[in-house]
Amino acid sequence: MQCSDILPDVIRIADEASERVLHIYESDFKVQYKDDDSPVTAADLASHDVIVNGLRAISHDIPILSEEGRDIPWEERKHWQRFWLVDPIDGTREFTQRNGEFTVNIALIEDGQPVMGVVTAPALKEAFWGVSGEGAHKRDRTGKVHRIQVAEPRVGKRVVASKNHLNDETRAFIETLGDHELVQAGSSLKFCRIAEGRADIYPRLGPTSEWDTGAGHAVLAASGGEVRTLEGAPLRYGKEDVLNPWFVGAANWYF
Ligand SMILES: Nc1ncnc2c1ncn2[C@@H]1O[C@H](COP(=O)(O)O)[C@@H](OP(=O)(O)O)[C@H]1O
Ligand SMILES: [Mg+2]
Repeated sequence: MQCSDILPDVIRIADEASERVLHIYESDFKVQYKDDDSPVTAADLASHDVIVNGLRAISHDIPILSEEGRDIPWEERKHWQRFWLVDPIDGTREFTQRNGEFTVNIALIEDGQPVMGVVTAPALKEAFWGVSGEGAHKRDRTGKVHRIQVAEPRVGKRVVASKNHLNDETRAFIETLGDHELVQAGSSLKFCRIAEGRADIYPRLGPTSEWDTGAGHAVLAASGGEVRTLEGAPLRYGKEDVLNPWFVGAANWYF
């Protein structure tokens, strides 16, 4: 199976999920809290259902790990050479705050690396996708699709950080960068802002799970960027612990 062959189907599935999500976003939805105190809405669950059914229909043999799916034990996951990694809504807080900065995320992981990713921002009417070795694209709010690339090296780096999780460790890291401009964005849009050349560095010295980063990471990698741990190793997927280590996402020239 070639990624480029199934990419149009994956974009279609993400668009279908986005439509469902937007419908709920525009309604008077309720917010519930999971065991870890993170918010979940009917939109997270509806998006999960659309994506899982869609992916099963196009690739019944590839397993799916979704934030809203069941916990799959490591004994089963450790055999996965390839899997779908899904965050039905990243930025549920942005969703509940109604600031539009939430995304639908689908990534394909092979041998621990994201080889394809689709990120849609339903309320912003933007979509991004990337395939390893084949570049990245953005569909803007007018529906126009164009190729995207990270920006050229520059003084005064544009640092993109969480709207809701900008902690002391991340602030201290940003101070080490010298002259900079802070761009705030929610969810996996941070990776996409670097991928389209509107920001340069995304330091995340705080917790995320694999599903939060897989699709955005794929878009960034396909546009000329990378995501590395603070030790300089590539951020990997299919780990026993689904929590990611702290990382920095940036255009290649930063590393
Ligand atoms: N303590 C924690 N443990 C795990 N993930 C966390 C976390 N705090 C925040 N996150 C992750 O950060 C994401 C939001 O990122 P940001 O602040 O950059 O928008 C959340 O995504 P969800 O909305 O999918 O739950 C959540 O998964
Ligand atoms: Mg998330």
